[in-house]
Amino acid sequence: MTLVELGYNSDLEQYRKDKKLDAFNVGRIISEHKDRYVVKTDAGEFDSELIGNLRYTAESRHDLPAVGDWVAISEYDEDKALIHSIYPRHSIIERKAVGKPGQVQIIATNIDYGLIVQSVNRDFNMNRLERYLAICNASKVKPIVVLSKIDLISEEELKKLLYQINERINGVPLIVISNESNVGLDKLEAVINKGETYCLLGSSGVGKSTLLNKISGKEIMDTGAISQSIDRGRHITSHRELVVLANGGILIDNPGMREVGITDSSSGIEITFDDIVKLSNHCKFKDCTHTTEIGCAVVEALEKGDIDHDSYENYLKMEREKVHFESTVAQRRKKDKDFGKMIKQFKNQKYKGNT
Ligand SMILES: Nc1nc2c(ncn2[C@@H]2O[C@H](COP(=O)(O)OP(=O)(O)OP(=O)(O)O)[C@@H](O)[C@H]2O)c(=O)[nH]1
Ligand SMILES: [Zn+2]
Repeated sequence: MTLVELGYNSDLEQYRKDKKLDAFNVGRIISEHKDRYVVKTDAGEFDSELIGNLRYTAESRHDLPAVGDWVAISEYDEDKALIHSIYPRHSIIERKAVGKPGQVQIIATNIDYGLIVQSVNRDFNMNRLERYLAICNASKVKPIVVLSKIDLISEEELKKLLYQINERINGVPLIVISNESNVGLDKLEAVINKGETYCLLGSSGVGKSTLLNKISGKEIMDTGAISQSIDRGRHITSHRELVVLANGGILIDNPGMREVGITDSSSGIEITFDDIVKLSNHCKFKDCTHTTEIGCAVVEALEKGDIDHDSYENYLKMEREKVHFESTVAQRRKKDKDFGKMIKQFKNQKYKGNT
């Protein structure tokens, strides 16, 4: 496989020249398991790890490699390599790290399109869909909504659902599919372009791995056998994996996510709720929270029925989450800094004590 087939482009080549990385090989991380990464190059795949220096100086998850990254590597054995640096990323999809306050988890990098998969039966949840849209929009990744398992509901039910979605979301491509009857798979394949990278996003059991198997024509990902009692499938995908499809598209599978916490530091929420944001320009107060203020254009529109009530609630919830996350990050940074100062003082004292 050539680097171009993996998505390599002239910007990356320019960076390689500018940074004088000629002594290293270049490759893309196609899977990740704990601290080990499989890096694919034009000379094959390498089981790789990060050089110690980078590992110990990493200040956040952003300084560590992730699936989708382009990296400079040196081979030290037939199929083993060390990762020396990470090339600049054109996009990063991330969410709030579960159980680690103020920290992010990178889902994948250098993604062009996010394929947000929700199954039409149990998993479907409008608020969660908006959440994924906000994550894509914050990452500068173009979203495509994929409704899966349509074989499990009637045409009437599907129509109702599509109507409901159109009420809340517009301007986002939507494709309905079934891995069971193969309906819509051709439409999905048609939107997948050669050389561009797509990332599957969604809860566990919505059919992401089955879909990847179908459109790649290979049994790459194990899929869980359906459990009779809960109809959710076993949790199977345990790490991220990148594959190149027959049509040249590059697809990254992901373990299902139970929580999709917002870390938005840019305008992901604003882009997702652009109707609310446009209205907010007409609020009387600049710092309007769109809840109880007099002269709030958002609340006025809400009362008139011009904006969807659930969407409004979801917007406020995500905004609150974003503010809370930002303050947790600030607190964590301060703690880290204080800890650093303490260590420094301790070292100084020890030094003085020795003289
Ligand atoms: N009826 C029906 N079942 C499906 C469809 N697609 C997948 N399934 C079943 O749903 C279950 C879960 O599918 P997976 O592909 O493993 O789901 P996943 O999203 O990859 O799940 P994780 O790997 O846990 O993130 C499996 O038993 C599949 O056979 C579909 O279109 N229709
Ligand atoms: Zn307002």
